[in-house]
Amino acid sequence: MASREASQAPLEFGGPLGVTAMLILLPATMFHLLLAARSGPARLLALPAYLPGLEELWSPRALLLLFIWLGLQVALYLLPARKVAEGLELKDKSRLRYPINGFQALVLTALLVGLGVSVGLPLGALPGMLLPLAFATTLTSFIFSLLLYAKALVAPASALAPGGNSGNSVYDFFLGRELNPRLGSFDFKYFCELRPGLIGWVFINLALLMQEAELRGSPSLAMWLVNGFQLLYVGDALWYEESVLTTMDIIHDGFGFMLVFGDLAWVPFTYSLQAQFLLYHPQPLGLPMALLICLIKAVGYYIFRGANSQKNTFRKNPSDPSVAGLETIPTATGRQLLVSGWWGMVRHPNYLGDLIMALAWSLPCGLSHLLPYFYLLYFTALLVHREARDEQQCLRKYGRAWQEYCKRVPYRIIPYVY
Ligand SMILES: NC(=O)C1=CN([C@@H]2O[C@H](COP(=O)(O)OP(=O)(O)OC[C@H]3O[C@@H](n4cnc5c(N)ncnc54)[C@H](OP(=O)(O)O)[C@@H]3O)[C@@H](O)[C@H]2O)C=CC1
Ligand SMILES: CC(C)CCC[C@@H](C)[C@H]1CC=C2C3=C(CC[C@@]21C)[C@@]1(C)CC[C@H](O)C(C)(C)[C@@H]1CC3
Repeated sequence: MASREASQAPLEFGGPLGVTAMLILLPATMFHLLLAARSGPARLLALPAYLPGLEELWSPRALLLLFIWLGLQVALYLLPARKVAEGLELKDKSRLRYPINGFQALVLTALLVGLGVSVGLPLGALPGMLLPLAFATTLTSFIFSLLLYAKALVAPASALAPGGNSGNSVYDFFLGRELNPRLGSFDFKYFCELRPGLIGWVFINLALLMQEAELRGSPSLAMWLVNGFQLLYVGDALWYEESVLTTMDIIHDGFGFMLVFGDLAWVPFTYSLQAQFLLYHPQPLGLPMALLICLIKAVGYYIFRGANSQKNTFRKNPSDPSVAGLETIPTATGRQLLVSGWWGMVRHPNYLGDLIMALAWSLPCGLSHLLPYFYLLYFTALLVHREARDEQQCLRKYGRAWQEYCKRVPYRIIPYVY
C-alpha cells in the first residue's frame, strides 16, 4: 500500500506564502473586474472608486439561483450519456469512467432557458445580479474546497494528487489533495471543469446581450461577435469533451480551491468581462474591422482545434490514417512524441491558437481601454506558467527523448519568438 507521508514534489505557485496571497488576490481581482467593467472610466489599473457594502454583495436570491443552477447541471450530468469514456490509467492501475454528455447538457440548458424566457423568465435581470452571484459563488467555493480537503484526509494514499500532499494545510487546500474526488460515480472535478462555470459563462454573455438589446434597441455588432466567439469556444469544449480527460488538470492536479474557484467563479465572472464591458461602454465596430476580427478568430480556432485533435487522435490511435504519416520520437515509456505536423511547429501549438482566439475576443471592444484585454494578459501569463509546469513533467516522464524533442522543436509557443 502507498504511504500517506507528505510527498516530496517541488512546491509550485510560490509555496504556502504564494498560495496564501492567491487565496486573497484571485477573488479580489474578480470583484475588481466586475466593478471596473460597470464604472465610467473602466480602468484596469486603478483602484475601484468605491467598495460595495455587504448589503450589495449578500443576497439570498443570488445564493438560491446559484444552487438551482448547480442542481440543474448535476441533473443534466446524471442523464444517460451517448458514450462513457475511460480516463488514463491511475497509480493503482485502475481507470475511471466518465459520461460524455456535456454538449447535450448545453443544448438542454439552452432549451430550458429558452422556454423560461418565453414564459417571462427575466434573463435580462442577470447582469444586475452579477455582484451578489459572484459573492455567493466565492463563498460556496471556499466551503466546497474545505469539504474536499476534509474528504481527502480519509482518502487512501493512492487517491492523492502528486502535488497537493505537501503537509502544509493551506498549500494543500489551494492545490487540492485528492486527484479525482468522487461520490459514487459522480466525479466532482470533471463535472466542475466543464459544466456549471463554462455553460454559465455562455448564459451570462447572453443575458448581457439581451440587456443591451433592451437598453439600446438591438445588440451591437461587437456584442454579437463576443457572444458568438465565446459560444463557439464553449460548444467546442463540450463537443470534444473527452479530450479534457488528458489535460493536466484531470491527470495531474488535485481538486482544491484553485480549480474549484477557477471553474465555478473565475471562468463565468471574469471570462464574460468583454461582454460586461460592452454593455456599459458601447463600442462602434465597422463591417471591415468585424470581418478582420472574424478572420483572426478563424485562424486561432484552426490552429487550436487542429493541434488538440492531432494530439488526441495520435494518443488514442497512433496508426489512425490522419496521423500515421507524422514523424515521431520514441520514448522509454513506449509512448511516442510527435515532431512534425502541428507539434513540429512549436511545442505548444494549441496554446498559440488559444491566444490568437483570446485576441479576437478583445478586439471588438476597441482600443480605448485596457480592461477588455485583461483576459489576453492573464491568459498569456497562465499559459506561459502552464507550459513551464508541463515541460518539467514531460522532462521527468520522457528524459532524453524530451530533450531531443526540445532540440528538434526549439520554440515553445510562438515560432521564432518564444
Ligand atoms: N481557456 C482557458 O482558461 C484554458 C485553456 N486551456 C487549453 O486547454 C488545452 C489543453 O491544455 P493542457 O492541458 O495545458 O496541455 P496540452 O493539451 O498541451 O497537453 C500537454 C501534454 O501533451 C503531451 N505532449 C506534449 N508534446 C507532445 C508531442 N510532441 N507529441 C505528443 N504528445 C505531446 C504530453 O502528455 P502525454 O505525453 O502524457 O500525452 C503533455 O504533457 C489547450 O488548448 C489550452 O490552450 C488550458 C488552460 C486554461
Ligand atoms: C484562477 C486560477 C489562477 C487558475 C484557474 C484556472 C482555470 C480557470 C483553468 C485551468 C484549466 C482550464 C481549462 C479550461 C477552462 C479554464 C480552466 C478551468 C477549458 C475547460 C476551457 C475550454 C477548452 O476547450 C478546454 C481545453 C476544454 C479547457 C481545459 C482547461
